[in-house]
Amino acid sequence: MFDTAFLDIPALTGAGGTVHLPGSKSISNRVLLLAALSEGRTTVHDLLASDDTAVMLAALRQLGCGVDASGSTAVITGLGGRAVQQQAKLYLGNAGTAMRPLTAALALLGGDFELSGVPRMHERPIGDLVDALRGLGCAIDYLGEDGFPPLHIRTGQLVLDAPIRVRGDVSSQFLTSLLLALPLVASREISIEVVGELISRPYVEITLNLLDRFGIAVQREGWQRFTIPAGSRYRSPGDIHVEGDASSASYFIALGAIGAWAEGQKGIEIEGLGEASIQGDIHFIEAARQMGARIDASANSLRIRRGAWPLKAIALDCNHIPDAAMTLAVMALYADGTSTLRNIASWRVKETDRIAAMACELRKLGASVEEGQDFLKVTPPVLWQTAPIHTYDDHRVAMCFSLAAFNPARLPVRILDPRCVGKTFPDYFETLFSVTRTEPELVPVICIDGPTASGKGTVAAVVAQKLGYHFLDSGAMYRITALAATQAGLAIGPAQEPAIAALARQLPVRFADGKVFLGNQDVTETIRTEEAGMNASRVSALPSVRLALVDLQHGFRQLPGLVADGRDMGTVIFPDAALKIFLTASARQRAERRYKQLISKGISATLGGIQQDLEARDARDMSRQAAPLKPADDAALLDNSELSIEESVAQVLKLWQGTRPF
Ligand SMILES: Nc1ncnc2c1ncn2[C@@H]1O[C@H](COP(=O)(O)OP(=O)(O)OP(=O)(O)O)[C@@H](O)[C@H]1O
Ligand SMILES: Nc1ccn([C@H]2C[C@H](O)[C@@H](COP(=O)(O)O)O2)c(=O)n1
Repeated sequence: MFDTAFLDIPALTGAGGTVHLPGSKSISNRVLLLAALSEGRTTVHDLLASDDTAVMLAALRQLGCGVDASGSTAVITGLGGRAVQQQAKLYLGNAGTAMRPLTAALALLGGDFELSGVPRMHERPIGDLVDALRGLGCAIDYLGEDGFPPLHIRTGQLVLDAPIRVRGDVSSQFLTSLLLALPLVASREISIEVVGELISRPYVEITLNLLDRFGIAVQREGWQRFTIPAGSRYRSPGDIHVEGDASSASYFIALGAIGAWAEGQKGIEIEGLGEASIQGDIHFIEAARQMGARIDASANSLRIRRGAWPLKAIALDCNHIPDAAMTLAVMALYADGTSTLRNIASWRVKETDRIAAMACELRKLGASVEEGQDFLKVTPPVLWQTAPIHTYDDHRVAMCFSLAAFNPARLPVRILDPRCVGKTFPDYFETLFSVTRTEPELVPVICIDGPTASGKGTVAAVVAQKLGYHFLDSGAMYRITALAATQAGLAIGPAQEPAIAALARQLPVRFADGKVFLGNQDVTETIRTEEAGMNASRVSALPSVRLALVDLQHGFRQLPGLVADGRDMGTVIFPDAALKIFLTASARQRAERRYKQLISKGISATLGGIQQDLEARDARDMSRQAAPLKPADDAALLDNSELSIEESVAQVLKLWQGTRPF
């Protein structure tokens, strides 16, 4: 997951490859609750691992449920219809799929419970569900504003002889919550009557489908009346698989429609989700087709390519695909006219007011947008612009706007707070970058060159981490080459230059989990000695060795960007880098830093000896014929003798920001 303050997505120019989606959020949290209410053990496979499922799992544990979760599998030992813990304070983050069903289940089970969440959760309405439950005799108090969480639930006196009435026109989650929970008390037949037009019906269909898998056969008369038969009891299916998330699929379906265009390309393939899906958002494929996407669908997979281009503008009632419809709003940026998305009032009470949020952010890109209480009209930009995209702690806003990176103006897009995708798709951006392409020159590079122990590596690594960029420690390439040459019995010098260059061309180097491998050998520490540094300096003076390592270094230039440290990053390897820094410090300062570094690792050294070695290494690196150490003509000079690491990083980030169009 990108745990950075913002993520700059470079302009993207193509898409293709296979996507494995995380499990559906709606199915995951429903299945977890049903498994918890059932007797016995349920093994849930392909469970979504995200913020919303994490809060549900934590709540179930607190209630006394057996939860053994690892990766995408969870074994739930159910409560068998009673809360083992009669008292608990449950924190449910911003997960509506946890807050609403747990409210219903706990109110019916009875006990003493407090349910709360993030501030936005306390602005999301729950009054209609509470009213319905109070009508049954449940004891629920508001701890804050009436109609909204946090809630206090106590044991009430249930009266179940009349049909339960619940509004269906604000959120279908109220009906879902009652349907999931009422079998707990269904010693006699219980009916629910929906007041108003039921919205988001496909989500209710998921609920009915999953209830059936857990032994509850709900009878339904249209979308107005639902009956739970007398004597209904949850029965664990033993094992259950969660399908890929259809709402998450929408971003990759859109990606195929926008970015997968070259002849002969296979386009975007989505595995684990297809036409047989029980999720309503699978109908997004029909909307995408209307806009021009070419989609081949099988029961369990989808293949998407660009068809019409520009996309065709649409006018659509989106009530049946409320979450995925947000993706259409961004696809509309690439359409041949104005697109209208209607019947989307439920967007206003989601993670944020999504109509307002989408309108505001689309306008930042140059689109003309008209918003109404329950509609959005989007006209593509005449002149594309870029700006930081505010994401409102809403995962879907963040994911949708990544698609704006295909803009024809080739402008990068800045997504603020990218970690909000953790709600449903923690690895969204990694997945996006694995199936998108751009021109190499559009992938930004920051070069930090400078003499030994000036702090290049330290500063470059922190800058890379803060920007979510890749990191190239080019010195490590020379250190590893020198080590490989020594291990092969080659003397480091001009006589063995061809043989060492041949080794360098095939260097089996791998960087993983903060470690460096030469073949299967962990050489992380071995290449860090002063002797290894000297050998690297010698090997780096051989021109054909330098040439042999060029492709390897270019290979690090990958989405979303690169920070590279070394001696010739800005002068030779990445001459088109957007920012070049030449980082220096006095020889004395550098010797002291290296001395402390070595001593802290338990390596004995003297300050004088280190300063001598370091000056000798600088002299060799600066005087060699091939790619000598020197500032690039367009480099910014930064002397950090008197700066801390944090101050050095801040300076680099400030210079970087100065190069960005945001
Ligand atoms: N202001 C500073 N900026 C960067 N590093 C500093 C600073 N002050 C102390 N250091 C320390 O200096 C030491 C040397 O830093 P680092 O290894 O990053 O240098 P380098 O330039 O990459 O060296 P080399 O070229 O030998 O690989 C580290 O232990 C680092 O923590
Ligand atoms: N781009 C580079 C990086 C490194 N070298 C050489 C010169 C250095 O003395 C040696 C070790 O580098 P370090 O790990 O200390 O940064 O490798 C180079 O020539 N060009």
